[in-house]
Amino acid sequence: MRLGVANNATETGKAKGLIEFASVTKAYGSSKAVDAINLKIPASTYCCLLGPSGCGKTTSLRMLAGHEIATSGDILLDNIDVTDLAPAKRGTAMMFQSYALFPHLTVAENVAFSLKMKGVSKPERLEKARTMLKVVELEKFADRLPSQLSGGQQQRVALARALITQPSALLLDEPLSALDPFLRIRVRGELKRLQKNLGISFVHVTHSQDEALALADLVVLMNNGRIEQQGTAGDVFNRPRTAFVTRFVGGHNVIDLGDRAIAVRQDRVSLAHGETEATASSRFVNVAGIEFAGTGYSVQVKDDRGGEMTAMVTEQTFLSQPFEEGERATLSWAPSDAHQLEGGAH
Ligand SMILES: Nc1ncnc2c1ncn2[C@@H]1O[C@H](COP(=O)(O)OP(=O)(O)OP(=O)(O)O)[C@@H](O)[C@H]1O
Repeated sequence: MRLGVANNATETGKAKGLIEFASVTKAYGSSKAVDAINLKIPASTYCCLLGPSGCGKTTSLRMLAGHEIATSGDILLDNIDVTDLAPAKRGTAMMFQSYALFPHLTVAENVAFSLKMKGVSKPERLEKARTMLKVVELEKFADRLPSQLSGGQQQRVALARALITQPSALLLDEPLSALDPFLRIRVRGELKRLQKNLGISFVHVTHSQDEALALADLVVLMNNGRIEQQGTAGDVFNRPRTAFVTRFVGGHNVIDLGDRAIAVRQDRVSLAHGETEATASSRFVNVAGIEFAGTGYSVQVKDDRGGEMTAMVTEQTFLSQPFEEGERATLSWAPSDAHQLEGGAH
């Protein structure tokens, strides 16, 4: 299945959705849900706001949508200051976590709903709704009720409903959380293609690092109301700036060297039986746990200072001489695989 419109708006120079947060803060009483963030999202970008629960992702999205008013700072969309504009005047459209469709309206009427609110005549709005349903490949379902559609189809109706206003930026709050894992992977591919074809920006809030790494041109990782790191998925995964980013994105060990901390990918550390040579790039450890991880084994180890690390060992290496819980081992890494972190191991 392939969603999208015929031409690629990025290539035809019609890219929209340049978003800027300039020192934007949202305070509730004395606590800051979002703390002076600066962020520039280029036009036609798939941006994922990522981070743990309560870090300020949804509040940032809601300020961009106009559903929350920033306490201070400015928000610009396509070079227009939208900080004080009403949601419907901003050029944004929001797709919510629970994409609740009106159960008594047909698919086409659901999609056309916002145009009805704007006073667009019935024939015109139904015509536009059908065009939008084509974009999400649901034109055959126009006259059905939402209850007669699958979860994934209902979600595409919600997408069409948001896109009918022709926004410069589509804002999505955990859009895949209600879908089963298989459908989630399929729909995320469709979202990405749709974004590229429309040439607008999508800003997608997620808890899931996998989702952000798979989808985003720009990953923005938030922590405690602030932006901890922003960059391409490859940048954030391979060059995490801090221990927080390293742990959140996963797949790496944070190794405390006393005066500084480094990150080393779990598939780049080696594990040997017993205590071998002590070097600046090795640690004596105890094997604390072993899990089969499909393509290999994930071996959890603990060093003598209590530092916990994981070594991904290939199936072949593991099975030739298996590790056992409680045994002494040596974990080592090539200095060229070590990545320096700012601000220590915690
Ligand atoms: N209306 C409100 N009044 C007071 N505090 C709020 C309000 N809305 C959000 N907060 C607080 O602001 C912080 C950020 O909330 P936000 O919903 O933006 O986080 P989030 O990263 O989207 O979290 P989640 O992933 O759990 O949805 C949280 O500590 C939250 O409790």
